[in-house]
Amino acid sequence: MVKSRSEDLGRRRSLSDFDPLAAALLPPPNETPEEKELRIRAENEAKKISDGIDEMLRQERIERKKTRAEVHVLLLGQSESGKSTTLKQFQLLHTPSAFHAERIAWRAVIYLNLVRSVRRILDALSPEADVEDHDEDSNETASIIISSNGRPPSALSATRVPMYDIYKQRLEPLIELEAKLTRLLTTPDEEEPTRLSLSWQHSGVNGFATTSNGRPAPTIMIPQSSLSSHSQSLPVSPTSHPSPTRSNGSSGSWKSKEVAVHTSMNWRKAFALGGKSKSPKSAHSGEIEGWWEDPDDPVHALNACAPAIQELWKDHYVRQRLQEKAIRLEESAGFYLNEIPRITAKKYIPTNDDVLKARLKTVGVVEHSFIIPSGANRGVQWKIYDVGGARNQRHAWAPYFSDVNAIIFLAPISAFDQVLTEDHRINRLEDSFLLWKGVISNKLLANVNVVLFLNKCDLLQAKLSAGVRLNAHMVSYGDRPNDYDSVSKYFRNRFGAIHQAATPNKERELYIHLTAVTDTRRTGTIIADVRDIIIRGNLRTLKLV
Ligand SMILES: Nc1nc2c(ncn2[C@@H]2O[C@H](COP(=O)(O)OP(=O)(O)OP(=O)(O)O)[C@@H](O)[C@H]2O)c(=O)[nH]1
Ligand SMILES: [Mg+2]
Repeated sequence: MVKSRSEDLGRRRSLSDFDPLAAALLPPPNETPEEKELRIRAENEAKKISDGIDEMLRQERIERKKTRAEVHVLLLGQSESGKSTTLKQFQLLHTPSAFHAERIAWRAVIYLNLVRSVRRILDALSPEADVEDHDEDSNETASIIISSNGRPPSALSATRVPMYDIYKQRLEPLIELEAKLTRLLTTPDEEEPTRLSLSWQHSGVNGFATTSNGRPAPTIMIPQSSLSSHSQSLPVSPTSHPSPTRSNGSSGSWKSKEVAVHTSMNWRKAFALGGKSKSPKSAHSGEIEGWWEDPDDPVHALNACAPAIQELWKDHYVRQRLQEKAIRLEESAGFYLNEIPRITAKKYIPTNDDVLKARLKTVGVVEHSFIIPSGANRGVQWKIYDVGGARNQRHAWAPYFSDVNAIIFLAPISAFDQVLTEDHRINRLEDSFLLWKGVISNKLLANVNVVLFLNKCDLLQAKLSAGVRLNAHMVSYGDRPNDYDSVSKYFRNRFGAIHQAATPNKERELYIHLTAVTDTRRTGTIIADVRDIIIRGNLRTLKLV
């Protein structure tokens, strides 16, 4: 409808009284019909341009939203599958300076892993140990191997180690050291009380202490052997800590108890400082230095025991006994036994590799956030959740299912001849198959991107080369060749087929990688790939591309 000139004038007056800008935008008071037509055409043209700009801005906003998106990734898999190691690789790749700064604090864990390996050997040599081995209550994390008949190897052909009593005597200070390391790792000034593995079952929802968002508070467990010949739960605070009992001639059982330690920075700081807040820092790296001048630092006891540890580990009777009992320390913390002089050196600083191989059992859920500063995915905020994989930890996973974008599921395929630590009747690989099926058939996770890491390929390769036969433990493998290529292909197909059959989302692509997540170079490349897959999949899900 065309307004009359007097209407325009009236409006102009009343508006101009209040809004000079509106008045300036009004048509001229004496506009002719031709002028009006020209003006409207120009206005339409201007509107088109303006709409174009608006659309451009909208697209830009979407782009910005995309690059500012948060990606939540959940690491899943059974205990010792390599989840925490994968998380460490993410940290090493994206926040390397923080990773380096923390290396020194991992000394405690590495020492504890080493001390426990030594004690495990001594227990295996003990004449009394045979009857107590493979106790179902044990929480020991060193590999428990089953023979092809499905039973733990017999201990009947027990090799006697002539030096056993001497080793035991020379290595006795390690008992006290173990207690000391435990105390250092569980400082009394933790924000929340440190709990024993039994007591946390009474706190929070489902046995976990909970954070404000109702999710379990992060804690980690240090696998812990009994300090005395009585297998008691270990205390974790100095006030309740019992004095370590001296070995009484029998080595006692290797029943392990576990101590919960919070994943907050506190335990790391406490150990980095060796309990002394005035330890100097290196001018270059910012890492703590000078602990070796502290006579109370654990390195001194370890250093003094180093020759005995080395003799023990090199003793061929010892190796034979371990073989008889099918204890493969090289698959767990035994890695450090090959590096005694370096690791027990007074000025030892853990390398990246040492940290990656340090074993701390996760309890609850640990979160790591980072932002990728450059490249195609810059600005994306990543949150990686690392969960405890032991059976009694798995109920803590579900609260995370509703808002994850991707899952990295780890299955340690070298474990085909091992049983679960928490239930010696269950083959680890069978457990992984079941767990995998449970995860990928979960409806809450139907639209989540799934990446499968068939992990510990280095150990698989070594095991197959050593002549361990897959078909002795997995009848379904039949008489296929027992080489790495055939075996890894078989596992790829088995996990792929389970996914195909059980996924509620038949469109979902499955990405499978053969991994050894302790290998930084290989894992770095895989992580970069996985990051792209997850981002692409995430954008597809959001229908933004
Ligand atoms: N050789 C080798 N060792 C590995 C590999 N992946 C993990 N490990 C080691 O296996 C042990 C267990 O790994 P973690 O990452 O702690 O296992 P996890 O899945 O976090 O276990 P939980 O915390 O109990 O759920 C550690 O000592 C790792 O260094 C691998 O690919 N090759
Ligand atoms: Mg873990």
